[in-house]
Amino acid sequence: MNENRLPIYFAPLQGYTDSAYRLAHARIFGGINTYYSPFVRVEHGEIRRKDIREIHPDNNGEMHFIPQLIAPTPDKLEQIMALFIEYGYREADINLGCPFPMLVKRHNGAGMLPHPKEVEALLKTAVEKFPEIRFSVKLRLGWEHADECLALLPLLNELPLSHVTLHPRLGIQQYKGTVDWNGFEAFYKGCDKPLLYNGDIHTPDDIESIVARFPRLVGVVIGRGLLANPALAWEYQQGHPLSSDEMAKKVRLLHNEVFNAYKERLQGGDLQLLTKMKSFWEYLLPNADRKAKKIIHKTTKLSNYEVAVARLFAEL
Ligand SMILES: Cc1cc2nc3c(=O)[nH]c(=O)nc-3n(C[C@H](O)[C@H](O)[C@H](O)COP(=O)(O)O)c2cc1C
Repeated sequence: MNENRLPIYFAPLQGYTDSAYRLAHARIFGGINTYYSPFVRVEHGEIRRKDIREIHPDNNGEMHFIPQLIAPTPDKLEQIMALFIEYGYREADINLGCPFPMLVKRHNGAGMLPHPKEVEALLKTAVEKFPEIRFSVKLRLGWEHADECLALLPLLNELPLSHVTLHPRLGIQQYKGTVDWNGFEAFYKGCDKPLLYNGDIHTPDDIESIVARFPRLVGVVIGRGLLANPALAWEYQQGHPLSSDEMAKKVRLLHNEVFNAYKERLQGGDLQLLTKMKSFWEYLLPNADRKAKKIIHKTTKLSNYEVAVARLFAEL
């Protein structure tokens, strides 16, 4: 990896960056310093079996991988941490940014940002009860107000966190509207912890201009931009784009590896496999053959899917 370039972290995206995808991406495209799991949570008193399987070290290869958790209370955090520790992890990321209404109303993720005392109880429990773990935090500007993150700065600065990632949107924006550069700048100025930027990065130039504006950043976290162009991190690290032939070859490989992994793992038949593969294509190659993408999106038959994918690949 080029030492003059910032490390790129692959953002967690529930339903997209599962272990099959992460493994295939790391092997075929690379360029990533760290992969996160989508958040693990406690549901009806238990951690979902699927989430447990997803973070198992056997399913995460050799990559630098940090499991992420979301919890509304210290006891739930402790329950999840017990699993992370059982699996040998020494790093964990705490989600304070998820905007999904069902979770937010129980003060999970961005739903906790307007309640600094709850954030303090959660984070202090983490660092005090698990001193052997390097914790990081991923947050938004706030739920409704951009100064909610500023109110948390004294706490974040005081805790022994390995890094902080800020996505400069409000929870109420979900993933829409523009990112708030002034809001990011205000947090950047007051943050003493190693800070990573996250949000709406789609090209190596986007990374360069963010790094030029915020030279103290220690990395950038990219989600949808990497799903759209899985070579983005590699291209930034190398300083040039992947040739279109190489890209076509690698996307095929990525598709086939993910498809085969899902086929082996999923037990819900063709329809479940099809649903997963539709997600795979949702952000990928936004400029690829439109008709083929529409068929992929609409079809209820795996055979139609396979024809559409062959058509799409033929056009690459
Ligand atoms: C469908 C979806 C699922 C997501 N799941 C998670 C998650 O599990 N944990 C998390 O911290 N962020 C999650 N995010 C937020 C992303 O990690 C990232 O912060 C956000 O998409 C902004 O970055 P981007 O513009 O580079 O995609 C999710 C976003 C989307 C769109």
